[in-house]
Amino acid sequence: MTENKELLEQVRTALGKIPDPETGRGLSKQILSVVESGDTIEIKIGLTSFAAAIRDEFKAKVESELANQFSDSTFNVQIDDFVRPPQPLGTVGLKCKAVIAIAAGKGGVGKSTAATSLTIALKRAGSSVGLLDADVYGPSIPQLTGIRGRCAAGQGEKIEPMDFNGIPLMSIGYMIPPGEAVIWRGPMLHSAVTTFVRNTDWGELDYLIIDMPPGTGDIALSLSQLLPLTGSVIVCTPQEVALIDAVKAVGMFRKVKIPVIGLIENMSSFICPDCSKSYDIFGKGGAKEYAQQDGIPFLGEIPLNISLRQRGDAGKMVDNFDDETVGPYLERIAKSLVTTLAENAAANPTTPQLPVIG
Ligand SMILES: Nc1ncnc2c1ncn2[C@@H]1O[C@H](COP(=O)(O)OP(=O)(O)OP(=O)(O)O)[C@@H](O)[C@H]1O
Repeated sequence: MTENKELLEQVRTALGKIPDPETGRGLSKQILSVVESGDTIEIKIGLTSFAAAIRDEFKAKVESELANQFSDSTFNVQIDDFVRPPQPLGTVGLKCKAVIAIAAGKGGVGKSTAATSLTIALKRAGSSVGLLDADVYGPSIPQLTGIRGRCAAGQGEKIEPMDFNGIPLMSIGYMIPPGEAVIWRGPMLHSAVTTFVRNTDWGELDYLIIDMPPGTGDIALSLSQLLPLTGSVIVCTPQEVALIDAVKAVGMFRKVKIPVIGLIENMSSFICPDCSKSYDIFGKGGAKEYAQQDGIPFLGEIPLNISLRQRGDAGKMVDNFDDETVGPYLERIAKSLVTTLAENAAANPTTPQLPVIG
């Protein structure tokens, strides 16, 4: 059979128009090969680790788009690794592709649980991700991850973050003696958080997930302005009162022009371990409805689950991913987050970095 050069060229052109999930720009520079193999066109595309959580979905999307355009052909798409290092962000110099604040309008809704779970899910998918606990009121990440201790650095040295299964981890809890209450005021908070972002040796990251302090007061507001945020994710429970606070949190981020990437509903339903019946203890669907009304992507829900709480207390959050009653929910949220970021990038593609001259 002779190679259908014209068709292969048309396929390349079509691929070149599909947006890369990280940059939103066409894939043309990431097409590794397009070859005919019998009746099938075999395609290899390179994707960065930023999109690791949605590789399978992206492959399916590319196959379906090509099948729609070239209905007489069959396609087999393979995704390979493609490296695009992060550029330093703003004045803090952090080498990271997306800095995401996990926030809540009020305390205790599961913000830290969501932040830790998202971090683990992204890491498991193959992205490089760091976790920063900026909850100055009650840093709970050391508890949830089971990583305790103190971080220190010599004069002029970078602070070595803690290692949580290959995830660089930093918390205000690692800088103060356990049990000690610290009253954070403006300049001190500014210097502590800048230190965390600028002076920690994060390495090169796809994502930095930040567990924010709860609420919409001064601290949350000034942190939102201090950090080089790509966007925020708001966590709330289905209760009416929690929803009112979530609306306030959305308002706060919008006021300081930080995009709200999406909403997570936590403690959405309780599945009885004895009878498998589902109970909506805090109500149902309110967060999803609000998200829809306000045009905010709904990233998913986390069920109220006794084992999830126990694993949080025991610092064994990683085990949630082997539990089929909660693991798939957590993975779905990470996929929704990356999908939403990809959609945002496609709607607003980044400009390519030009080489520095001189
Ligand atoms: N879906 C869930 N099912 C069961 N327990 C949960 C769930 N989500 C969170 N929890 C538990 O609720 C408690 C509070 O959760 P978490 O620390 O994540 O909340 P938070 O919003 O970060 O709180 P704070 O405002 O104090 O920082 C923890 O003990 C956690 O294990």
